[in-house]
Amino acid sequence: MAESTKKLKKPDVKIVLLGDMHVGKTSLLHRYTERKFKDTVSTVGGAFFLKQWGPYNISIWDTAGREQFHGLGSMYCRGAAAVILTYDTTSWQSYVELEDRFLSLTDTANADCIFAIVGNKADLTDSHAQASNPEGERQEEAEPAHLSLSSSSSSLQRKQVNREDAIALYGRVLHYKGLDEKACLPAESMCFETSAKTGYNVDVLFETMFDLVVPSILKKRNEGESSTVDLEAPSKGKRSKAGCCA
Ligand SMILES: Nc1nc2c(ncn2[C@@H]2O[C@H](COP(=O)(O)OP(=O)(O)OP(=O)(O)O)[C@@H](O)[C@H]2O)c(=O)[nH]1
Ligand SMILES: [Mg+2]
Repeated sequence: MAESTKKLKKPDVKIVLLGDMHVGKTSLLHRYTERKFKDTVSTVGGAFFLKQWGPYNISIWDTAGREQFHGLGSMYCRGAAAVILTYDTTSWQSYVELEDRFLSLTDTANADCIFAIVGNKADLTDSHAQASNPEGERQEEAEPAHLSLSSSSSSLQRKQVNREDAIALYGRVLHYKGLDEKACLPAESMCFETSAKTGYNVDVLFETMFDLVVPSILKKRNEGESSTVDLEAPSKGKRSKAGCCA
């Protein structure tokens, strides 16, 4: 076996995307990893993407928002260093669901887990369109192609969740976790409005999270956890070599 294949890198740390179905979790991850907005199908169970961030390996877990997969959520959150709670800025219900249905799933995450609150589909709301185009210039001329808003003004929707709502939720999340707001990262820097469709704020979101989980990796390393799996090390279990491929 070649030296490079003897040891498989295992992720140093885990980040989990949580939120109701249809809020755009998969689209956000696609936008970041593939640099495009493409058709999605509702996620079944969960899937992860491995990101090399400097010398670190970070796994980003995309989970299913559908109620039928709810039971899996706490499993995906086990040992997470960061959780991205995602809602759709045009759906108040998706915001309410974060607290009602998803927050308790994070009980299995690390005690020092970092939280971000993300309002996606910002391109659909008129306030985003105005912020991006304050002088009423034609969109195609005003912005680079990758940032242009392809929604026509007729498809704009009323924004149902404002940034202040996200900030208030962040405070309640810290309270739920029994954390002191003053000792935590400030809400202003942990609440994002994004658009997977236009790419607005997507890199900023993921890369802020990557930087923030690095201390958690270093802490884990100091505590002596191995960062590789040695395929040639003798198995401690009783399972025979040919018995199982899991
Ligand atoms: N306009 C707009 N549509 C979006 C955006 N993000 C996602 N969508 C659309 O919203 C729908 C749902 O997107 P997904 O990424 O599949 O949502 P999800 O949160 O992964 O849903 P589940 O896997 O069912 O939990 C799709 O039709 C996307 O094209 C966005 O930023 N803007
Ligand atoms: Mg999905």
